Amino acid sequence: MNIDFVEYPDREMLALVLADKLASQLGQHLRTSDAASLCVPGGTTPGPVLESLSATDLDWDRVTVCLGDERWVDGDHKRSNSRLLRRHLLKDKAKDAAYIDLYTGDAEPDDAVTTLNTRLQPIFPITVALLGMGNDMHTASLFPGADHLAAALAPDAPPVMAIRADGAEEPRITLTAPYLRNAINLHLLITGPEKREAFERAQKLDPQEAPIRAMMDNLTVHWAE
Ligand SMILES: O=C1O[C@H](COP(=O)(O)O)[C@@H](O)[C@H](O)[C@H]1O
Repeated sequence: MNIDFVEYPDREMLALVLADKLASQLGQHLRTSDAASLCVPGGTTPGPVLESLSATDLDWDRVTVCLGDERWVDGDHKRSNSRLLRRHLLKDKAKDAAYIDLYTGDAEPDDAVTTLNTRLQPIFPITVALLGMGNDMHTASLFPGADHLAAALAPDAPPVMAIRADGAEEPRITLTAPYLRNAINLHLLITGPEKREAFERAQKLDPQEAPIRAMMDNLTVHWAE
């Protein structure tokens, strides 16, 4: 395990400093490469970080953005992670970024896997990946007890898989552990005492019980109360 745990005085400071860090890693990559990729989480936590990031100066027209996972609902559904991105990231200075939407409109996420694996191929290795985590220690849609968790954690997993779990309200599509973990820069954003305690517990567990454990080889954690 190689974990750098950064604690911030409050969530506002976390959002500003983390957005600046992500932008500077993307910018640094763009100094020597034509293109960069940014993978971000959905859920309730990342809004302020995404908001700050959208206002940051960067050659956004050379950046491709994707989510680490998507809930299989229409893009205007209140649980859509894409909806969060459109509201908080893909606007202002970041409006010129390319976006690979994981929701294809197919009836089931399983029907979209082949298409998405092809579409996503050019973004790997991800330049900057920001992960989230639930209190149950899931990250992206790698949930404890999910139907295909072992395959999604395996080193030979394809880039994306369809996944279903009791802890998830709807079927999901998720980037798999090797493609997230192999990001050039890997960060985790968590807030509140419950998630801090869950992260500490996960360090002693197996990835099958605590999927976030599969990301701890070279991870920077950003936490505020
Ligand atoms: O369902 C999801 O949960 C995690 C954590 O979300 P949060 O609401 O606790 O911040 C998120 O990272 C993931 O993208 C999302 O689909």
